[in-house]
Amino acid sequence: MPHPAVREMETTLMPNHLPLEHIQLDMNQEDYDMRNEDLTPGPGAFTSPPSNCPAGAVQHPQKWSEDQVREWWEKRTKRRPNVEGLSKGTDGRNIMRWNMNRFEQMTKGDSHLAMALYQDLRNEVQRFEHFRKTGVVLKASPIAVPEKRTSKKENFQPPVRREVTEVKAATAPREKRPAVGLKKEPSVKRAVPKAMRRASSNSGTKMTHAVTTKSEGAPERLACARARSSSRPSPERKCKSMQPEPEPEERRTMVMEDLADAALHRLSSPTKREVSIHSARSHKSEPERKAEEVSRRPKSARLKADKEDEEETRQMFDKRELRKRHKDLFEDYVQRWRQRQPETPPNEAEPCRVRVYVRKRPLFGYEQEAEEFDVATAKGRKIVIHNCLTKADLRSLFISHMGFQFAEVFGEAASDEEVYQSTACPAVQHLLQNKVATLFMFGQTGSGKTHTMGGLVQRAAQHIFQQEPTVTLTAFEIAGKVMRDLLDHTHKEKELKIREDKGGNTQVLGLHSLEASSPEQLQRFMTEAQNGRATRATQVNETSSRSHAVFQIRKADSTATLTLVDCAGSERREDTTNHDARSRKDAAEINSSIHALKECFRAMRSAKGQPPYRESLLTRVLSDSFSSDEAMIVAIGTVSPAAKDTEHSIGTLRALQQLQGTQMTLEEREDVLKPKVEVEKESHPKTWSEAEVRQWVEEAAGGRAKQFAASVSKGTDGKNLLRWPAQRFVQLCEGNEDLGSKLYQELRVKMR
Ligand SMILES: Nc1ncnc2c1ncn2[C@@H]1O[C@H](COP(=O)(O)OP(=O)(O)OP(=O)(O)O)[C@@H](O)[C@H]1O
Repeated sequence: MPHPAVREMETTLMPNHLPLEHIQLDMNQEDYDMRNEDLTPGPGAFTSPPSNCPAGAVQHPQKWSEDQVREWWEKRTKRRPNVEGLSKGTDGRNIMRWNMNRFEQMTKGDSHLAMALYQDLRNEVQRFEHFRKTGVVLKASPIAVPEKRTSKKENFQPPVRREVTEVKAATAPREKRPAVGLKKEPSVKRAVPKAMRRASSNSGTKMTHAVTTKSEGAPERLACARARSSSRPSPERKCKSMQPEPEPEERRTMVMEDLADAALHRLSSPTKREVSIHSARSHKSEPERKAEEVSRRPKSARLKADKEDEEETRQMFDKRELRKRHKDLFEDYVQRWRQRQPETPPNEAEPCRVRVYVRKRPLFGYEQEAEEFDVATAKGRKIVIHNCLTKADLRSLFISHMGFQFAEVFGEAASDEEVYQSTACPAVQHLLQNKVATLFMFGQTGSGKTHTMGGLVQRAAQHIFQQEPTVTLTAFEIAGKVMRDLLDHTHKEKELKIREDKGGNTQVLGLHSLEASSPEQLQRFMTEAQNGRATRATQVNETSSRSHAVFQIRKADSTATLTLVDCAGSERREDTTNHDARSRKDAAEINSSIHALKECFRAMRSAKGQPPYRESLLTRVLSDSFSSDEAMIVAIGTVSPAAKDTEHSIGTLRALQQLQGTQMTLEEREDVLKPKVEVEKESHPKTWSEAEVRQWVEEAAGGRAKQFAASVSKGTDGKNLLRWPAQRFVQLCEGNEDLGSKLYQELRVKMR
């Protein structure tokens, strides 16, 4: 058991760590002592640095070298078989930018350990900050990992932060702890959103925010916090749930995660002034320094510090989580927006070479169970995505309604037949007129590309054989830089080569072709080919297609071809966090070929210059579709209506818009107002009448003073009562000091 002073100090300065009886040390005592020996020479929990202790004895983790990071990592993860070693070049700057996902990845999904490592690193920062501000070297705390439990959902317990807060309220010194980015440091405050914007736009990663919150430390608030903590089971909210949920009024926020180096550095590095103060201080004794520090504060701040007990907490949020959190409110606003829209018949789409359609899939039952809601409104030729967001303060909500217009938009209720009649049917007619037609399926993984393609193929086959007795089918897939035949079952792994002839036409060499003489046969061949595609489970779809599939249906004795392209599901980087390097490489290649496709479409529309089809394998094999003036191109984008997929859906619709060369038709921002919670206002004791004073005495101290209510002298109202010293209450309670001082204290609490 550590010395009580250690406990007190650690609880005060490392608020996010667990009570010691709840933890399982990851270091043995020897390691632990060794780690601290240079910092804590004596047996005491904390001490001033020895005279020979260099100023940099406690280093900010951001300044750690690669070796120091590795040493920290190895010590912290010793005897953890799942944990990966650090990759070369990971220094303090890198590791400080890791978010929780990265830690989880390195610990192979052990979220408890990941959280503990993440937090431990932050504790190191606080340790450094404390050293910088006070010159006192704190003992490094051992890593705190909650014991693993059998069922995450049932048994998960967030770190017991409320208990920490409680100890702090009783024992913490009143000195203000350094408040990162709060009022005192306006420059830092300004730097944060800017840095956050830069970081998130550079990385394209999900927005993960660390929020610094401030809350009053009054005892009744602490009681509320304890009550909240006991009633909140939230196993899925990982990092967020590790912290207490602050009352909205108490929250002051700043975005800390995803900061650029400069901003992180600014947040944690001493300014020149601080350095000079620190060096002056280091020659003074502890009491001298404290007295000087107090005297330097303005009077108002000193008074405030006496009244307030401040606490800072950090919470992790991400966009998807925040959407779920305010689901009811957002859903209500989206519903109202839909009702406000006038019923106007859709105008006809102008005929053009590239026709772009969108299909919205239904929201699945499992998504509804996971608190997802529908954020896509499809009507006529328009689709609107309701992007539900939170402002930078993470309290105010708003919805950005983003509208896009296409040749036609199919809602969740649209049948495969309706989709076929508008999209694939004109392409099949084009083929039957001896021309080239290409149909692309675009969209996020799991949004329904393969599902829609299935329905179209079935109907297209019936349609073609109404006029043609036989057709030939070739099918291949493009996975990264490799092409494979989907119909050659004997040489499945054989890589196909492509050749460009003198006329610039691209040919796939050695491609197997099958002749089909009935719709059923054609469909069977296509199903077999489809089944041979490379698939891999992604976070979104269990059997996500990881390749672009190209099916070419050729009329006998003709070059007329109908090409169907089922593009691999596009994935954003955050969906690939749980994947291995191979999966991430796949995703990068898929996205780059989709980008090349977009560029070709853009070039076709601008009518100047050659489409840059050489940029990817997919565009090279489809060069006929881009070069022929008579070729028809149909693109169908599929979108998921789930709120969690908002960014994907917007991305798909933006890409489709680029294909047809149009702009967004609507961008409307609507503030979402939270319903005001009626707080019953208690009257201040100074306004109490005599009767109210007596009533209070009856009820105070849990009713223990009830019998003395009648002894309150006549004419005693609230104003008089407030002037009573503690001794007067003892007197009222007939000498019962305990009860008297309890009444005195309770009255003070009421005054606040
Ligand atoms: N319009 C729809 N109606 C009913 N179910 C649908 C619809 N669209 C998709 N689904 C279902 O959603 C699931 C995922 O669809 P699908 O496999 O077609 O996605 P995908 O976009 O092809 O994914 P990937 O690119 O990863 O292969 C399937 O179970 C499919 O049946």
